[in-house]
Amino acid sequence: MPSSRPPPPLALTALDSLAGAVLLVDANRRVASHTPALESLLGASLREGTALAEVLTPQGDLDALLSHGRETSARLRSGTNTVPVRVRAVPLTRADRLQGWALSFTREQAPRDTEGEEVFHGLWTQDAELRRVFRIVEKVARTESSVLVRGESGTGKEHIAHALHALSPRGKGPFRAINCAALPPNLLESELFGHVRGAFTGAVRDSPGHFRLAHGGSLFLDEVAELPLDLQAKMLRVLETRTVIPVGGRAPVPVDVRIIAATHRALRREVEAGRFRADLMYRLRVVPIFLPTLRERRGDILPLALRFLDELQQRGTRRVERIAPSARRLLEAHAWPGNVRELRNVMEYASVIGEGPVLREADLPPEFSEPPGGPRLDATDLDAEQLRRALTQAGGNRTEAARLLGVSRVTLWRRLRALDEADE
Ligand SMILES: Nc1ncnc2c1ncn2[C@@H]1O[C@H](COP(=O)(O)OP(=O)(O)OP(=O)(O)O)[C@@H](O)[C@H]1O
Repeated sequence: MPSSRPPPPLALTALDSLAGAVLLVDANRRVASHTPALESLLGASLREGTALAEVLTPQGDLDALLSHGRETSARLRSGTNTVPVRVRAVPLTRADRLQGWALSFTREQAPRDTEGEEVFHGLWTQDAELRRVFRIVEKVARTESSVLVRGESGTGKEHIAHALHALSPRGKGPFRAINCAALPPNLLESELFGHVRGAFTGAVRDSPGHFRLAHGGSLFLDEVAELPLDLQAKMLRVLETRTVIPVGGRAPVPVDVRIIAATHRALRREVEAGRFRADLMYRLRVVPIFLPTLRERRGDILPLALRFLDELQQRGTRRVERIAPSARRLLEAHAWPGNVRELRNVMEYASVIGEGPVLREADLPPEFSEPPGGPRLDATDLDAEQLRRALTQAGGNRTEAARLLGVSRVTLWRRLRALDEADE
């Protein structure tokens, strides 16, 4: 009984008053102590030394929860008591050494509504976390705040950017998108800021650039972490002065543009590594929005697969009525480094390759019949061997290789370039 136990140390009482339900775990991920509020939330206490994995099942996985610091849905349990919670982990370090984590909990407000599905600006989900993101998008859209969308390739960043624009007072104005990873720096500069005639060889006429073309609307800067440092400085100037100076020009031109940026990287880490300006990061990420990966919302995999099969059927390919259990298991266990884009490509592949009303294991692309190589965390973790295999399979066609891997062409191109550099 909680009442028969000795009173908690003063530090825990303070933590209890300041932060409510908190669980402290050591560097070995074992329970060290917890606040009385956690005990009330769970209706039981947790024994010191119990492995965290035994008492907490987060959506996604424990590693992700402990590393990314965002609030996640989870189930907390002790014996037969299980409570749906929202949890956030803060690493505890002393003299640069990890001592453990503090996990702070609140009760999940509504019971997890797995039945509720939603289509939001072309994005389908029944996942509570992603639906929460949609609600944030609706709120932020009404403001002028800069938004940074963070998510892996294929999680729907561009759709979210478009939704932010469409729902904003600028919705009737232009929406321009530019991928900062897709162009060499000098071209990127003139694409962004425009150029005047004669600014460089081939500049036969003035060009307005994306900033001016987005005047009165929104500009989506995809893969913003790839922006070279000198262009970051120019970008900051534009955002601060609200004017652009075209390449080769002198006169600043006023621009009224809302910036929506996206990246698959942790910008903070790019700042720490000296690759991204801190002042620009603060300017861009007034409201950060995190898109969960497909593997963090496994409940979406099969319904999305069926939706894509339906869509394909309407375009006249094979009619699939159901997915065989063995194929279902493979789809659900896959790491989906290319997220929803990859899932759609896999469904397209399967509907072309297989026959009959049942989608079978053998209809799935080769990577599903290979021994699993462990979960991949990022599309850019593609190794040289995977790239080589995909390129061979695609007969050297990069677009097709990217399609097979379920990543964008840009991701493939960047990865190939990185591997080339590593070879040098
Ligand atoms: N929840 C979803 N429901 C339906 N389709 C989705 C969903 N999420 C992504 N997609 C589809 O996946 C593809 C990738 O989406 P989008 O281009 O928005 O992703 P992204 O994160 O911007 O990718 P990248 O960073 O590789 O450019 C699109 O074809 C989109 O329609």
